[in-house]
Amino acid sequence: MTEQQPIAVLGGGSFGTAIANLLAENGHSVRLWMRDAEQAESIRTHRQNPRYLKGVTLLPGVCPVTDLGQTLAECQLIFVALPSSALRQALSPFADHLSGKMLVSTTKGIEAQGFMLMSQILEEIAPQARIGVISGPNLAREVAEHALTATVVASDDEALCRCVQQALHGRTFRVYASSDRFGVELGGALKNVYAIMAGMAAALGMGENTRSMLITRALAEMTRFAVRLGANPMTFLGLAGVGDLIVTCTSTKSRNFQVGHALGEGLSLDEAVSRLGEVAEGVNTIKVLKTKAEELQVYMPLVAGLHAILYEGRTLDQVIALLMRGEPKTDVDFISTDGF
Ligand SMILES: NC(=O)c1ccc[n+]([C@@H]2O[C@H](COP(=O)([O-])OP(=O)(O)OC[C@H]3O[C@@H](n4cnc5c(N)ncnc54)[C@H](O)[C@@H]3O)[C@@H](O)[C@H]2O)c1
Ligand SMILES: O=P(O)(O)OC[C@H](O)CO
Repeated sequence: MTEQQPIAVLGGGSFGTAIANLLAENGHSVRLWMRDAEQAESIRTHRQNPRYLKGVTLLPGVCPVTDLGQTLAECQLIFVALPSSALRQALSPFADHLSGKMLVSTTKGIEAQGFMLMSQILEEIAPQARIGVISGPNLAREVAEHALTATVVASDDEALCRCVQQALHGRTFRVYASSDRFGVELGGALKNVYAIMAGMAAALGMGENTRSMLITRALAEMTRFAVRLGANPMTFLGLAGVGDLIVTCTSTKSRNFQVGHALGEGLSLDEAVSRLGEVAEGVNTIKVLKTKAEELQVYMPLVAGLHAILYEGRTLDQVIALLMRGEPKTDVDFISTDGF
């Protein structure tokens, strides 16, 4: 990739906008692709994306565009910041444009059919592309407002990792490299589910002991699941594991946390999601995860409990009682123990 070549960011939501601005800050010319022509025109004129990142000014280097084919043709490095429900459908028609390109997913979701992570979908759509992911404790608003932040770029393509580091690494944003693409990406998707629970607990007025218990046992549960699928357990002790789990389970800026909080206030799932008006990937991930955990026979009591509340008509009180009444378990060997 040459210095002059533009970089593409696909998705005009909060994360796409934040990443586009970071790249522009580093001197890159950025094509921020969005499907909505009116939104693109408004951003071009006002340099703001008020629906998703109110108050953040987009730098002159960020150019909002709506022609996806042309954007993909112009750029070698392409960040994908689309919701998981949209990624396949948006990119499949452009498979021909993706050969040899560096495609970096920022999307933290799982496709139900085949339990596919987003980078695996990209690989399927574009077998000749070079694939990576970024994930970590990266709340879009904080990234955009220059809170000191770190992320992980993961790929078995070392040159791609270096290229992403050069493009994104800056004054307020550190980029670490990893070769565990699967673990890094899975961590980002799994933590959303536990953030919904943390939001519920907060709405019920539960304290810091509860939150800490939840985060710690969530880490055990997600690591156990990930290791069963072949991820490196050490990844879950890093930024893309426990790092992202902590931020999402403790910040009211997290949309998954907000959905959980609304549920804890007594709203239905539909009401909670529509009040949010943005993507909360955990709502779909919980279904996919429950099915996969059963198939693999991995014990995931927190996942089963949340699923029972959201989709099986159980009350929060019933599920909490069930979880707390379980047999006492061993604490230390958290990957192989089978309990909450
Ligand atoms: N917001 C964050 O803090 C953050 C941080 C890291 C990763 N992520 C991940 O990034 C992904 C995107 O999240 P976001 O926060 O930007 O979401 P968002 O809700 O802020 O925005 C989603 C954007 O995608 C667009 N979109 C929806 N369907 C589309 C389609 N079919 N084709 C084209 N565009 C479509 C919407 O118009 C909107 O612009 C999610 O998987 C999320 O988990 C988000
Ligand atoms: O707002 P959320 O819950 O989608 O979380 C955003 C990021 O994934 C935090 O790293």
